[in-house]
Amino acid sequence: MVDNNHQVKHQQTSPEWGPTAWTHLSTVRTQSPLIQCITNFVSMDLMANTLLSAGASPAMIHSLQEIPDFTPRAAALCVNVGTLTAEWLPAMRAAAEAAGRAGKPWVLDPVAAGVSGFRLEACRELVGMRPTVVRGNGSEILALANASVGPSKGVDSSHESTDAVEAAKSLAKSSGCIVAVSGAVDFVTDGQRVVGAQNGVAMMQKITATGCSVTALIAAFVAIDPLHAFEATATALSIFGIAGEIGMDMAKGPASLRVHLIDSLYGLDQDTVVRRVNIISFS
Ligand SMILES: Nc1ncnc2c1ncn2[C@@H]1O[C@H](COP(=O)(O)OP(=O)(O)O)[C@@H](O)[C@H]1O
Ligand SMILES: Cc1ncsc1CCOP(=O)(O)O
Ligand SMILES: [Mg+2]
Repeated sequence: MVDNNHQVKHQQTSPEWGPTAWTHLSTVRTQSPLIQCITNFVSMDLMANTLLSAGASPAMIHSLQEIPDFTPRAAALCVNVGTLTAEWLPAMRAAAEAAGRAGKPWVLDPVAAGVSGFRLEACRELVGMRPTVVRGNGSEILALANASVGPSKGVDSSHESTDAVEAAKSLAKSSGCIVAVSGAVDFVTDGQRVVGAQNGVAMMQKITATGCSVTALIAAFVAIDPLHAFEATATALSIFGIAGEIGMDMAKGPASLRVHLIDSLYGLDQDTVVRRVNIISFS
């Protein structure tokens, strides 16, 4: 499907993605799903504001003691290992278990999965607990799929998303999760099907926590359409990308893009979503 020059072949567009994306966004706005986020210290603010501007209700609640009461009440859970320590891991495990028991979808962001053995093992254990969706950048998905600690820039990717499509497919097959790999094209796969969301702007990489935030947005979209997690993941990625595209028209650099992205997500209307969603199927 992807050749050595990263040319993606056999593309197919579907006219249904725009209306589906609008249905997902408008349902998040009307249902305002409660999303529990166990996330890193860097992303808490942007993640919560992304969820709020999309219409969801974020709660950054991570203490082990609160999970039995709180996690079953959330519509979905987002687990992000960005500033992982041994002290935080039990809460991540317990929340994943509680979400699974309550039949609630949960989403994993394996930030910097390949930077250390500790982090890689933790991420692999969490993947083994069967998240609904795993969303990472190219380097993270490659590290997870190959179970390899390797030379890495840290939380930023040193790979294109196209480099990790086969790894994403194999991880999806072995784990039973939907796997999304973000980048210039955001690929989503269930191990068989592959779609690519082609929205967004490169400047989004220059804002810390955009990846974390789109993972949380995926949790909100999956919360309101849990039986179609593959589609909800693709539309969340596309919608976030469109907010970035529109935000970029008003931005002077990363700091103002951060603000305009949130404003644009808040203001998206049906016509804009249907017109701008750019999701392509690869077969
Ligand atoms: N070159 C690019 N062009 C367009 N959008 C991009 C590009 N790189 C990243 N993005 C977008 O930025 C967001 C964060 O993705 P990414 O940078 O891959 O994640 P992470 O921050 O976890 O490394 C996603 O919405 C993705 O689509
Ligand atoms: C900079 C940094 N360091 C640890 S977590 C984190 C945020 C990473 O956010 P993202 O993966 O969305 O860029
Ligand atoms: Mg990330």
